Amino acid sequence: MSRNLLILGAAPSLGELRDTLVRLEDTIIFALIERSQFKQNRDIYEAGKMSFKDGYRGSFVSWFLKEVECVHARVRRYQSPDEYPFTDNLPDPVLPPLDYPPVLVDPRRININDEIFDVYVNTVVPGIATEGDDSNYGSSATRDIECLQALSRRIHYGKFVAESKFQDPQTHDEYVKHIKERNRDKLMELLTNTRVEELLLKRLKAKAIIYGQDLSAASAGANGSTNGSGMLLDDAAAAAAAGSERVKTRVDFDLVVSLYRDYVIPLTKEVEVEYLLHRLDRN
Ligand SMILES: O=C(O)C(=O)C[C@]1(C(=O)O)C=C[C@@H](O)C=C1
Repeated sequence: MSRNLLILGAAPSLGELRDTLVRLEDTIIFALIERSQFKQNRDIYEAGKMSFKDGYRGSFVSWFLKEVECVHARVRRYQSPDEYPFTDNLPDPVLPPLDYPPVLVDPRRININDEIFDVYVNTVVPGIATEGDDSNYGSSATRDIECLQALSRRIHYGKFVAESKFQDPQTHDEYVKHIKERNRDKLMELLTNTRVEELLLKRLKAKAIIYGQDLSAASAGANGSTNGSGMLLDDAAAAAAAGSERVKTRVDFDLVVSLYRDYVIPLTKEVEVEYLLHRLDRN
């Protein structure tokens, strides 16, 4: 069941927060698969490649992000403490504010979306989409925004995870000590759970293989012919379940794993450390 922050209450457990992170893996993998259908369309990320009637000088994606975020701000998306915009000067909501349980200290202070945007455009897109231009600018940018929003939500969730670790009576005093000494390395060490990271990467690979399969080709095989790799539906399911390397997927599963290993997890941890360093500022 999907449980948002209004339902989870003032002290979500680490288990509940990790359930949300697991669910966001699905959102991110599907968003990447959707974006990978289109070519890289590099022009949409470059300022000055398109002219805007209103005189806007940034890239098409930046313009589109701003437009989307204006609408989302109006329906109070960015009042939720797990949602952070990529653009600023957004309009006020048309709806009255919601009463979010006060889980975080200074929830709006950290926003690393500039860094996420940079990694996405310069590393993720070249990895998941083939080079070239297919003119599908609107479709590509729509998928980009979905990917960016999901990645941003996942990474900023680190604030909640950090708060829950800080509250844990077993480690509370140690966190307080490292925070007072402003010891980033010790905080990083204390919040790192290598076993959880290893399991996550394994699960992610299995998911990327399973969700990334083109089963329409396999069903065509079931109707008489076989798909490109000669697999029928049952074979495809078995191969995916076994994490088989011979499955051809719509998104490169190794790339999804390296995206998490090299960026998503490290950036989440960066958010956790940043959050903790200021955890005692207001008590
Ligand atoms: O689950 C946690 O404990 C987290 O802090 C989240 C997370 C992650 O990004 O997935 C980050 C650090 C830990 O080493 C394990 C996992």
